[in-house]
Amino acid sequence: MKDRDIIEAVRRAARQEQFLDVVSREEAEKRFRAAVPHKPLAAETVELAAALGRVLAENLTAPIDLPPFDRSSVDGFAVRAADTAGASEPSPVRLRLNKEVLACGTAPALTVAGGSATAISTGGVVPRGADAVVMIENTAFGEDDSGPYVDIKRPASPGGFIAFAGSDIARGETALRQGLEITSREIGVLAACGLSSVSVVRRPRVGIISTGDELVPPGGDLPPGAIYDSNSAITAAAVRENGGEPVLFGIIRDDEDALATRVEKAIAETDLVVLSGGTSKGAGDVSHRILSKLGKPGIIVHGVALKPGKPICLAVARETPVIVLPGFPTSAIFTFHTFVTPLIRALAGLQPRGEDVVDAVLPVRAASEIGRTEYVMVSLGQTQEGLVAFPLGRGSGSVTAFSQADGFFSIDALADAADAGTPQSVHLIGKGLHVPDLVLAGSHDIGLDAVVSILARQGVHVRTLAIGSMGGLAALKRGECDLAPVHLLDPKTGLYNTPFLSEGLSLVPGWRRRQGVVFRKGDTRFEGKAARDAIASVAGDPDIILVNRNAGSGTRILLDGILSGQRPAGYANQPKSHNAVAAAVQQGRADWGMAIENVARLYGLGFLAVGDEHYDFILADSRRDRPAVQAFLNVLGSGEVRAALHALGFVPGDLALAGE
Ligand SMILES: Nc1nc2c(c(=O)[nH]1)N[C@H]1C(S)=C(S)[C@@H](COP(=O)(O)OP(=O)(O)OC[C@H]3O[C@@H](n4cnc5c(N)ncnc54)[C@H](O)[C@@H]3O)O[C@H]1N2
Ligand code: MOO
Repeated sequence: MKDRDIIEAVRRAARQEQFLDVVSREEAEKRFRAAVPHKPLAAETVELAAALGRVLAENLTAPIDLPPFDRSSVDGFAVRAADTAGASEPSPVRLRLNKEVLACGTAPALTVAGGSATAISTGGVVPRGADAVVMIENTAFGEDDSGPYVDIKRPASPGGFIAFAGSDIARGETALRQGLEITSREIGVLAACGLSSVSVVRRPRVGIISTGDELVPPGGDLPPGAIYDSNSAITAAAVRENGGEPVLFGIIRDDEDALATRVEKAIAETDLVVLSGGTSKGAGDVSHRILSKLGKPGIIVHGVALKPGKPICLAVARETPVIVLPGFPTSAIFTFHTFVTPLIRALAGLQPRGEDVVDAVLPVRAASEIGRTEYVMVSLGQTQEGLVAFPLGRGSGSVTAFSQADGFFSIDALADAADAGTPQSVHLIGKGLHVPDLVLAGSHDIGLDAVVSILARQGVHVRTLAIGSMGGLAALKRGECDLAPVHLLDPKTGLYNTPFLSEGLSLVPGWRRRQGVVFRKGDTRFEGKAARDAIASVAGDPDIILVNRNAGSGTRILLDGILSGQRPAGYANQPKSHNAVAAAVQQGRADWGMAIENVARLYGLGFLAVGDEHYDFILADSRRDRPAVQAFLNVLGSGEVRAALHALGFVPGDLALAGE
């Protein structure tokens, strides 16, 4: 790029634009519903084999009786009930057998006259004259001079073992109601009624477009600064989940003309169009710009007082709704479910999605931005007093928040926080509430994934909450989890974890993780040196940039100890994980940092060992006897876990040794 172009790009990026006209969620829904009819699309006929998951367009009136005739429901003999009165094992009633056998599909020719019976199979047509069937087990067959007979050893009552015509569904009755989602059960009814095709609501075709110069489709290479397009995939799946048919129109660069052309094509080919990205204030945010040019009535709402989701844009181009979701994945899914799901379901003829709400206590304070209704994703846990809802604390940019959350609660637009200890109504996401058998809250580690996978195989449902060592310890003391995975270094004693134990808490040894200096391989300022020497030689150089760790983390305490008061360049950059440190060094945003060895290996970085960090578990003694806790302790001591930890470069602790 020429200097002139660069300056122009900077100018464009720095320009303030005011186009968001933020309204409440209720107002946005009202305007959108007024502009876009939320009603089922026209019907179409599909073959029975293609009807699964579709929605019935009309009530189904049974064209025939089911069963179509009076049918025997057992193998036995069709009789007149009155003939069998008083029959018993010691004195059976003898009936002469008619000369026919009513197998399934055989039309009866003979009448069952008084004193006679006809052999009949399950599913056979009950013959004229008969009013009951006697099970074969309650009879004895025989022959005498007059021919074959049957001795009836138990009296039959009228109607016994007969399914009368139309007793299942009567001709003319409504067998299935319009709007029903067709499952295997409904397919069974349709087939039993003899129908080979069915009238269903046409599936709304939903055009999906992702916008952004940085997007790469999954499967492609990821150049620096790029990210994979997750919104197209999430949106397509959510469209399907709600009865629509996704039509992917790919990724479009931040270019107004290219985007307008693609949106026009999508409008022509689909019932509604969902874009994501480029709806906010940035220079590259072009999605909303084209909407006003696509036809009337244009933009209905741009900006809703929601978090996540503020920059959502709802528009109608000629008759087609066009929705621009914010680019951030959590914002995109949230706004999709708020505004797009109800429309797709209505077009597909489905009922609005049912909402399950449970009460749970918020264990920690959750801050909120005044002016927007904030939705907080939570993970649920069980205490003796009831459910607790831990905020997941991931921003709108997170892709995992929505998949890991059990539900969400909302904080009013006028509040700046929801306080610790307050009850909240949690709206469940997904199907039902599954309270985990075991909750581990604290510091996360990939070794823990190995333990959890083995437990999962044993059918133990484990929830891990990455809330940091201190957060885990606090949650444990409040009775909100079973164990807290921690790596807390006490600066006074130089000991890990044990100094943090108190009454009612015990230490379960976990494993050791080698910590050290990470740097790009080949960097001679570090390569081949001892860690402490390397740190001493680079710490005062303003051109050699450190990526530090967050205060309170064990790694930070270790590094501060070595630095003894020095503040190298980059000291204020304090991400919260080993991975973030490794990524900053690998990508050249920093030159060195402290991380664990296996993370250094994962990122192809050089590593100078400093010491071993103890990653242990603090257990609430009151929970030790719970079966899931026992299962955890057993797995932790197993050879399989030891092998997995070794493979990851960790050294298992004492309990693991004792468990072998
Ligand atoms: N100065 C301001 N900046 C921002 C504001 C604001 O009010 N003032 N609003 C913020 C909010 S809130 C949101 S939400 C985001 C949404 O912005 P856009 O809709 O314009 O989205 P982009 O800028 O295009 O992207 C944001 C983010 O999401 C990533 N992204 C985009 N598309 C995808 C995709 N298909 N798959 C995965 N990830 C995607 C993109 O790379 C960005 O990281 O704006 C805030 N900014
Ligand atoms: O609306 Mo944005 O979604 O708050 O992050």
